[in-house]
Order: sequence, then structure tokens, then C-alpha cells
Amino acid sequence: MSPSTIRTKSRVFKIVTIPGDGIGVDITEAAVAVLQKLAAVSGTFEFEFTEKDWSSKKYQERGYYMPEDGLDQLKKFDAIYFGAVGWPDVPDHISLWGLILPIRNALGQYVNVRPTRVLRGITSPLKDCGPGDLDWVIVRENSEGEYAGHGGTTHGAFSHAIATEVSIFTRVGIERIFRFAFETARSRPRKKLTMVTKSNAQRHGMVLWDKIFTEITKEYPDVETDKMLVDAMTVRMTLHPKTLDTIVATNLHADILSDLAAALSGSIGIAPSSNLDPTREFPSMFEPIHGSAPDIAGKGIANPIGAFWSAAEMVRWLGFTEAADGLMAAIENVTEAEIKTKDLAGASDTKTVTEAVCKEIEKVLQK
Ligand SMILES: NC(=O)C1=CN([C@@H]2O[C@H](COP(=O)(O)OP(=O)(O)OC[C@H]3O[C@@H](n4cnc5c(N)ncnc54)[C@H](O)[C@@H]3O)[C@@H](O)[C@H]2O)C=CC1
Ligand SMILES: CC(=O)C(=O)O
Ligand SMILES: [K+]
Ligand SMILES: [Mn+2]
Repeated sequence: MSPSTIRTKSRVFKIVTIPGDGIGVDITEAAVAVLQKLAAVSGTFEFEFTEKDWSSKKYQERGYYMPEDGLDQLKKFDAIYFGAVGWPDVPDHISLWGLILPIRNALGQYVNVRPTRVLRGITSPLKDCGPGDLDWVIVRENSEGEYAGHGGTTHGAFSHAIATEVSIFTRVGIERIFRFAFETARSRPRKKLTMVTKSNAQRHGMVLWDKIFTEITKEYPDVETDKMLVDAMTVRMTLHPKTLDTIVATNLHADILSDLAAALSGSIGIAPSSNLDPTREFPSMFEPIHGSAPDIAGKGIANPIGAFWSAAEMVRWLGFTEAADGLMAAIENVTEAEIKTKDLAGASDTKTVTEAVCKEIEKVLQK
């Protein structure tokens, strides 16, 4: 079959990949292989991948992470697949603010969705916590709050150095993230939303956060709600995981809680994230929640499951629910068969897990 005949049968999605640094490179390569297999087996869509070499290594060579028109380049694609950015020889605030944070901000990706559950075949560090006992979606505010980027440093070289890091909370930003969280909660069987705050100590931004939550709650009478202070939330997540379903939190709080959630579900290497522009004006970006893991980079042992789950979420966002569900089933068949990386107490490397998932995709989707 010539490429033109394939194109008349299926939709071609233009995906830009940014592998970045460390294990970001390994897991992006693995995710692309799995996405290609999924497209081939499903036959209803195709991917055309373009890779950008934007990374800390290139930053050191060229003096920039993205070229000046980098954000405009990204806007031409249907979706962005991201690995991780950050490397020990570049300060972490330079790498984050050179690549990932400008993308999230400039492309209107004000939501970061981070689902977590105990997959089949994976053991939670919590006792008596199997599949179904921990099944959460963390909705992270992804555009403002503690990561607004406002602040400055003066007298930096002196003993009286001063630095500010100003959290920004806007009515527009708070309303839109709560509405998204309520819609997410409403779409899930339990229709339950827990709001995380710290309005006891943070008496301005978090008080506005709480006030607007009370207002928006009235729009969703069918959703059960409760409210947790973030410190106590860590206790509830650990001791009473079954009592939680959908969770909404600020940029910093959700960043921390989602790493904890991943660890409680078995490993940080499993957890996915979707940086979404719900208006769909701009492309959304999909990436595992973990970073570049310099301690295991180059060893071929990174867990690719978080990358595959993120790929599944991308496929779902593009409108292919059956293929996304099929990919998740393939992943869980592989974890259940004990084909797992070291972080999950397994003995398989990245490549072996990737090949096993590709094989399962054929079994699950080629009926
Ligand atoms: N979105 C992004 O690009 C993110 C970037 N970072 C950056 O990544 C760099 C490293 O940050 P860390 O705090 O060490 O966090 P990290 O998530 O890279 O690693 C934390 C620990 O988890 C392990 N780990 C992470 N992913 C794994 C996987 N797929 N399989 C097996 N083990 C895995 C690592 O080996 C390490 O022991 C920093 O430069 C940081 O700024 C951190 C988080 C997100
Ligand atoms: C930067 C980071 O840690 C995150 O987005 O999860
Ligand atoms: K990442
Ligand atoms: Mn994080």
C-alpha cells in the first residue's frame, strides 16, 4: 500500500517529541516505538514524529534550550511528547525555566492531570493496597501559584542577600482549574473531589482559593466534596487511600503530592501526566511525571511505564479511547507477567519491557 492510500484511511497526527536529558531520551524512544506499534495495529490513525534536540547538552553548546521561535514551532503540531529536562551541570532553575515551564505557560496548558492507580502485578508499599484500593486523579494547577515565576534577588553577594518567590493566585486561574477538577470528578464513578489547601498559614492566596472552591461547588451539586490541609493530606493518602478519588491542588502542592502518589502506587517510574490546554487552541503536552534521573541515566534500566501511560493519555486526548484503553491493558498484562524494571523489584531492562508491551498491543488490539 502506498503512503497516500494509507492516509485516506486514517488520520495523521503530527507529534513533536522533546526527549531532553538523561532517561528522558530512553523513555521517549520507548514511547515512540509503542505509539508506532499502536498506530500500526489499530489502523485508524497514524503518527508523524518530529524530534527536537532541545536539551541541557545543547544548551551548553548553543547557549539556549529553545530557539527564539521555539514556542511557535511547537504550535504547529497536534501534540507534544516530552521526556525530561535537567542535568547536574546546569542549575535546575535554568533548565526548567529554559524549556518545560515556558512551554506549559505559553501554550495555555493550565491543567496538569496526574492519574495514579495500582496496576495489575504491581505491589504498593502500603499493606493491603491492591488494584482498586488506590485509584486517584490529581488535578494540578499548572500555570500560576507557587511557580508563577514572580520575584527577584537583590544584594545577592552580601550577607544581607534578599530573595522573594511570590505566589500568584488569580480568580481566573482558580475558577478554571476548579471547573476542570469538578468535570473530572463528575466523569468518574465515585463523583468525589477533595480540595487541598493551606489556608491556615497562607492567609491570602489560599483563602481566595478556598472561597472560590465554595462558590464553584454550588455549580456541581452531584459531586461530593471535602477539603484537606496539605500536610494532613499526606497522612490521609498513606493511611486511608481508599477514601480519595479526584484531588485538586496548587502547582507546588500537587507537584509534591503526585510524587508521593506515584511512590504509593509502586514507583515514580509508573506515573503519567498530561499538560492540557482544555480550550484546544494550542497543542497539549504529555510526559511521565519523573525527571531525568541522572543516577540511572545511560544504564538502559529506566522504567518506561510512566512514559507509555502518558502516551496512552495522549492517544485518548486525540480521540482514540479504544486504542488508549488497549495500550493500558497491554501495559498491565506485561506488569502482571512480572516483566518489570528494577524500581519495581524486577530484572528486565527498558528495552525488554518495551518489546513486551509491543507484543501485547498486537494481542490486545488485533482481535
Ligand atoms: N518535567 C520534568 O522534566 C522534570 C524534571 N526534573 C529534573 O530532573 C532532574 C532530576 O530530578 P530528581 O529530583 O532526581 O527526580 P527524578 O524523578 O529524576 O528521580 C528521582 C528518583 O526516582 C528514580 N526514577 C525516576 N524516574 C524513574 C524511572 N522511569 N525508572 C526508574 N527510576 C526512576 C531516579 O532514579 C531517582 O532515584 C533535575 O534536574 C530536576 O529538575 C524533575 C522532575 C520533573
Ligand atoms: C517540575 C516538576 O517536578 C514537575 O513538573 O513535576
Ligand atoms: K518528565
Ligand atoms: Mn515533579
